[in-house]
Amino acid sequence: MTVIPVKRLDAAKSRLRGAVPVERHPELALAMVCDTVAAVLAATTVAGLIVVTSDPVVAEAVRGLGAEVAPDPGAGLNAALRFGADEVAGPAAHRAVLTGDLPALRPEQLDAALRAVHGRGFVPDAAGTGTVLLAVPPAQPLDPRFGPHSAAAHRASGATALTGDWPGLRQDVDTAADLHAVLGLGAGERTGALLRDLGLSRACAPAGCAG
Ligand SMILES: Nc1nc2c(ncn2[C@@H]2O[C@H](COP(=O)(O)OP(=O)(O)OP(=O)(O)O)[C@@H](O)[C@H]2O)c(=O)[nH]1
Ligand SMILES: C=C(OP(=O)(O)O)C(=O)O
Repeated sequence: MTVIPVKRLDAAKSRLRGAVPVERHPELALAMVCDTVAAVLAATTVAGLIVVTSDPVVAEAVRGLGAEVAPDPGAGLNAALRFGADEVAGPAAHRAVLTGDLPALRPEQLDAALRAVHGRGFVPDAAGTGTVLLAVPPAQPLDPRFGPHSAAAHRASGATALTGDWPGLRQDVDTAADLHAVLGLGAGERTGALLRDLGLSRACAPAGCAG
């Protein structure tokens, strides 16, 4: 079972503000979530996806893609992840949590990463300091340490870093520079369409974008 936490759209991706016109910012945050969700649900190793969110627009969109929705406990990112993984999915399952800002994610890269996990493992982000995925086997608590310097925190908590060649998985989007990197990798369908609509993405023709 997989879990993705998603903040309310009106507060989402604050470091990315200014990359697109202010009135399109929530649309960009939602497009990135939907591309991440669609890629996760297309992965053959994924049995299901729980999105933990209190945002009704996010909830409706991800239900439409086939995800389940669980309410955000309202105590921050790691509490949302513990709730989704340890209580909603439950400790009997293999669980993997991912951030919701991976618009260049390819299902086959997620499959490869999930097959490479043995025990409690994590995938550092492209910068090497953050975390894009944390997975645990049955009966083990998730014990998430997301936030600033989470790669070091996950390593210190005993999780194994997975370092495969999965550029779409590793490329989270926190800043305008990250968005540019996503265009180089091939943005997902919804993020690619929005950026083309804004004239930001002539490099990403429909056929070149991940579906
Ligand atoms: N459910 C839930 N998800 C969260 C919360 N905080 C962050 N997230 C999600 O966790 C993932 C990684 O978060 P960040 O990269 O820090 O994203 P963000 O908080 O929207 O970005 P900034 O405002 O720039 O810090 C994204 O999918 C966020 O939507 C929270 O309190 N609850
Ligand atoms: C929450 C995290 O994401 P970011 O650093 O992208 O905010 C993290 O990497 O743990």
